Amino acid sequence: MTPALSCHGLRRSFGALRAVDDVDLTVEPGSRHALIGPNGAGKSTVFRLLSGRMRPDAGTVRLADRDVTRLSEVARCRLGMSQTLQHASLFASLTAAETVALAVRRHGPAGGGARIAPWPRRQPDVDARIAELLADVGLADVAARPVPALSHGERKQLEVALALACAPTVLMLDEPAAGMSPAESARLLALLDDLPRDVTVLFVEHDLDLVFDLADRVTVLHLGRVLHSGTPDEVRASDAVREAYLGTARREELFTS
Ligand SMILES: Nc1ncnc2c1ncn2[C@@H]1O[C@H](COP(=O)(O)OP(=O)(O)OP(=O)(O)O)[C@@H](O)[C@H]1O
Repeated sequence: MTPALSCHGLRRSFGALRAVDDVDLTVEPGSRHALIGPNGAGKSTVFRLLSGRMRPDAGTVRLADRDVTRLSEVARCRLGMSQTLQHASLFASLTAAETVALAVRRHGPAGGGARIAPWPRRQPDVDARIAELLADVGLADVAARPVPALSHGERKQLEVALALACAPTVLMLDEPAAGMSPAESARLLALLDDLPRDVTVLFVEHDLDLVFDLADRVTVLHLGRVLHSGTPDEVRASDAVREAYLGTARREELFTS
């Protein structure tokens, strides 16, 4: 089966530092694929290279069967790749619904940027799509609330709604649970778990409990290279992974679930 997203021989250096060193990654369609690794392992850099935010020094990125290595983030988004960022900026002057409205009008009610809806005329399909996205991410009840009045977790949910507005085939999330309370993190997990399987999810995450609850594939990066890629059980059982994270500490100190 053609992977939903893949890269081959990906490299990126910062001065003398090889932050990403010959990384191959295969993300199967419909999978919930986690990218993990100790601090400085190269996760965010791989994420940026895959999303088009940063150019690789070498290697290729493919979205389904298309080579997108030289395409911009916007072009990749039009082809079905969407992302939320660690530190997204939302408009403080808008409500949750108005924020989603901007994205829906940008991408069209069907997503993918095929139809740019005129602004500011109201369209029933646009309104329906806004309501659907807010409901999908669990924000229907706070649709009219200004962004600054949303909790940290609700803002993260709003970012997922924005990412879903372009009807992605691949949704990429950079540390979606960062700074969340356990309750917010559980809500996010349920939201991501409930996404239709025609949306493939690739996420970078430090919260290993969330990783092992959600992911069906896990790739571990260490010092810019792939240390291990496999099922959550394989990764849990790997001595190399444990040592990369904790030196010689015991496995049960790392994986609680
Ligand atoms: N723009 C940059 N300029 C210089 N060095 C960078 C840059 N971005 C990342 N690095 C370095 O590249 C290495 C990998 O960084 P990266 O942020 O990709 O790791 P990470 O696994 O996401 O780390 P963390 O879990 O701490 O966020 C680190 O040593 C980092 O300091």
